[in-house]
Amino acid sequence: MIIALDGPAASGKGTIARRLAAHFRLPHLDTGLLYRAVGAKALAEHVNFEDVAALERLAGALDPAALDPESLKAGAIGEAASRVAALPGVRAKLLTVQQDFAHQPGGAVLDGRDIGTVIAPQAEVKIFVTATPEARAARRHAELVGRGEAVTFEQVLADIAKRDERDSGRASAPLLRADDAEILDNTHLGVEESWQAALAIVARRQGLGGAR
Ligand SMILES: Nc1ncnc2c1ncn2[C@@H]1O[C@H](COP(=O)(O)OP(=O)(O)O)[C@@H](O)[C@H]1O
Ligand SMILES: Nc1ccn([C@@H]2O[C@H](COP(=O)(O)OP(=O)(O)O)[C@@H](O)[C@H]2O)c(=O)n1
Repeated sequence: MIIALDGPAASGKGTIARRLAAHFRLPHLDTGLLYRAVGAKALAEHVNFEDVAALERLAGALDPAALDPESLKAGAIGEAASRVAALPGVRAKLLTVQQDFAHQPGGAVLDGRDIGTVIAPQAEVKIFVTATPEARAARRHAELVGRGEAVTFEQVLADIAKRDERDSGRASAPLLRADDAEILDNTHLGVEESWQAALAIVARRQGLGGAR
């Protein structure tokens, strides 16, 4: 069974993905980490974000087995990730590793922006996780403050709005709900309720004979 979760920043898709993976004993890939790793490398090596060829080289040289989620979750890296993710050449370099992960025997859980539309259009379960920008900003703000970052709610909200616009507006694999994805709007749901709602969607899809 392939479970595809897509949605905007801080909607809680990663939280659900991790729990679904543990519940169904499936491997999980947070695909945002791949773009974050390219963005982080570009920042660290002072690569000009207009230098498309250099960014594509960084994406091509990425070792997906050597990602450090803890450091990659820093606020500034999300913005850099979204910039490099708009480049078709960067996306192309990261395509195979994601498709191979999705199609491993037994299935997988992947979360990102284009899993249900581009990486695994044939996924048996597709969930589009979303919430209002304010709810998402509150979550991300709490997360970043918890990491020790000095950032205001307004800054996080502005960053999320900018990223939403860039991720949805780009020509290459934009953030889009697949036609056959179920929407999970968890604006008014806590982590536990959001998880239960996701589980109910999977059960429904399995009942429809979609999940193997
Ligand atoms: N339904 C929810 N209600 C409140 N906080 C949530 C909810 N889902 C996730 N969170 C918290 O919001 C933050 C972002 O969640 P995460 O799963 O990383 O989002 P995404 O993967 O979509 O960026 C985390 O700190 C997480 O614990
Ligand atoms: N499948 C994916 C995953 C992430 N991304 C990009 O990578 C950025 C960081 O993704 P992420 O999932 O780690 O971000 P958050 O939702 O956790 O804030 C996003 O803003 C997207 O621009 C993408 O384009 N395609």
